[in-house]
Amino acid sequence: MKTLRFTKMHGLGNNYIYVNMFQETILEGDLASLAVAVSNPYTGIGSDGLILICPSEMAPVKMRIFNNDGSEAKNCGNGLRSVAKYAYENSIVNETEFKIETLGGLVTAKLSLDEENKVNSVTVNMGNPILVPDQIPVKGFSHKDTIIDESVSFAENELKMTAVSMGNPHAVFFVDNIEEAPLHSLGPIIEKDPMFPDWVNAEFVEMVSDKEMHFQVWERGSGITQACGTGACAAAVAAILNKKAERDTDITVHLAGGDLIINWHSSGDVYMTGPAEVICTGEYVIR
Ligand SMILES: N[C@@H](CCC[C@H](N)C(=O)O)C(=O)O
Repeated sequence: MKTLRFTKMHGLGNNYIYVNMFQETILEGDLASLAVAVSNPYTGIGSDGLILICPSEMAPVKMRIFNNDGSEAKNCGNGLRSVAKYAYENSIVNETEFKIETLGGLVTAKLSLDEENKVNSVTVNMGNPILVPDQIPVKGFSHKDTIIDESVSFAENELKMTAVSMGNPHAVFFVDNIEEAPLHSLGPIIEKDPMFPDWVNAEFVEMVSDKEMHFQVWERGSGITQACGTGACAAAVAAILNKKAERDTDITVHLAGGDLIINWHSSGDVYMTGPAEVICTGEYVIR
């Protein structure tokens, strides 16, 4: 019987099965089906996907993220905070500030420790948002530099969209009342609209003030989740682009699973601060 040691962790309820690839081996061709299998709440462990904590040639550690449909994404904000906590608490790194490689590039994580030397919060410099339509990517806007408050239609619903990539693509829609956001009805339709060649993460945002917002997400490849770190970064960037918030200012994003603090510095970098938690560890039986 072949088994795989895992740690289940979450960042504000956005939960993944983490596998330490410094110790475990999984064939590349098995990764997508393994992500689907471990994520299944009935026959697997139950999660939003699978995250691999891997050796890197450019940094002390590399993150690979697979959604629960088996698709691989280039970035995951909640995953980065969890990988940072895991790497420190399992002595993969000994520093409290270090780089993490992602398919979207290098990011820097800075840890806050409690009195027992456990990581209670992580700030990640997520780098510059990508705003160029062809690079997000979004079709039909090649003639523009950015997509800010543009009229779009999904299933005959007219919406105003701001599009941002944080290494992965996000479509942000501001609403007057988050309780009435069409997350269930339009989330899956927006995700796979032909306008988005790589599909998209869809976020609905209600501004509370210029420093606070409510947020709901339909994640590409995973559906509704409790939180999305890259989505919270994209939402804060979108709020600033729409002049609803300001740079160099902490913005509190209220997600279903709790709060993240996002700050888009005038240097261009977006900073995300929030917690990460271990749920359990175990051995998964591979069939
Ligand atoms: N939950 C994540 C994002 C995970 C990847 C995303 N679903 C995608 O396919 O781009 C986060 O915290 O950022």
